[in-house]
Amino acid sequence: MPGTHHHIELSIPITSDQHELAIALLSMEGIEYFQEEDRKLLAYIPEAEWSEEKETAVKLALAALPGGTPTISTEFMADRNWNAEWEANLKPIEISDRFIIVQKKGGPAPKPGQIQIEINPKMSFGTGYHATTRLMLRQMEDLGLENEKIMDIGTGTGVLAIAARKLGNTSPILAFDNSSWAAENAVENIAENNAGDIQIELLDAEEDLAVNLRDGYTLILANINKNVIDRILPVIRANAPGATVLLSGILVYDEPWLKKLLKRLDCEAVRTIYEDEWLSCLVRTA
Ligand SMILES: C[S@@+](CC[C@H](N)C(=O)[O-])C[C@H]1O[C@@H](n2cnc3c(N)ncnc32)[C@H](O)[C@@H]1O
Repeated sequence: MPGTHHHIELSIPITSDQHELAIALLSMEGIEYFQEEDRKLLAYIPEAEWSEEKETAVKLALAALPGGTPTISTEFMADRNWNAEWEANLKPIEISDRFIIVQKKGGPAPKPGQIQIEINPKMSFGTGYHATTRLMLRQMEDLGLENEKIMDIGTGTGVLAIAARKLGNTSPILAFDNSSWAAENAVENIAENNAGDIQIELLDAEEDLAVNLRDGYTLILANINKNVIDRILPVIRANAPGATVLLSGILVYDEPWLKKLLKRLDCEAVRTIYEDEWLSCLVRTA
C-alpha cells in the first residue's frame, strides 16, 4: 500500500479509571488509535491531521475530565513496527462465553463452544479492548447470520468480519476502511484466522457507500461514530431497504439523538445493549 504512517503520539498523564472517558472524548474529535498504559493514555494522530487547531480541540475536549485538561506532551513517531509493540502489550480478552480474542502467539484454550479470534492489531482499531467492539460481537452472537450478505463498514482489524465467518457465515462479505493501515491489517488477520474469502477494500463510507450497497447486502455492520453514522444511515436506508444494521461507537449520552434519527428514517431499534458509556443498537430499516 502506498503512503507512510508517521504519527503524532499524545501522552496524556491520567489514571486508568479516566481512560474510558478520555477515549470517548477524543474519539469525538476523530481520534481512533489509543494505547492504555498504567498511568497514562497514549493517543495517535496521523501526522497530516495534526495542527494547532487540532491541539486546541484536543485540550478543549479533555477539559471535561475530572480535574480538567491534563498536561499533554507530544512526540513525532516515524512509521515503524507497531506489530511488535502491540503484541508485547496485548492480553487475551474474553468478550463473552461465545468469543475470546487472543493475540497472535498463544492465549488460553477456549472454553467448550467458545470461538477464538486471533488478532494482531498493529495500529488498527478492533482488538476487543474497546467496549464498542465487544458490544458488536455480543450482538452478533445470536443473529443467525449464516446466510446474510454482510458489509462491514470501518472494519479496522477485520475482527467483525472474521467473527461472522467463525459464526458460520458463508455468504459474500465486503469489509472496508478508509485507513490503508487498517485495510492492510485486516487482510493479515483474515489470513491468520483462515477466514478466507472476505473482500477487503480501501473505501470511504461517506463517498463510496451508495454504489456498493447496490450489491444487495442484508446485514450491515458499522462500528464508527455518531457523525459518520448520522450521514451514512440515511444512505443505507435509501439504498438497502430491508437490511438489518448493527451500529456501535455511540455514546450513551447520544441515545436521544439516535432515537430521533431512527424515527426520522422510519427505522426500528430492535435491541440496544450497553457497556460503560457506549451503546450498540440493532436496527431494522423496514
Ligand atoms: C471504532 S473502529 C471499529 C473497528 C472494528 N470494526 C471494530 O468493531 O472493532 C472504526 C473504524 O472505522 C474507520 N472509519 C472511520 N471513518 C470511516 C469512513 N468514513 N469510511 C470508512 N472507514 C471509516 C476507522 O479507520 C476505524 O478503523
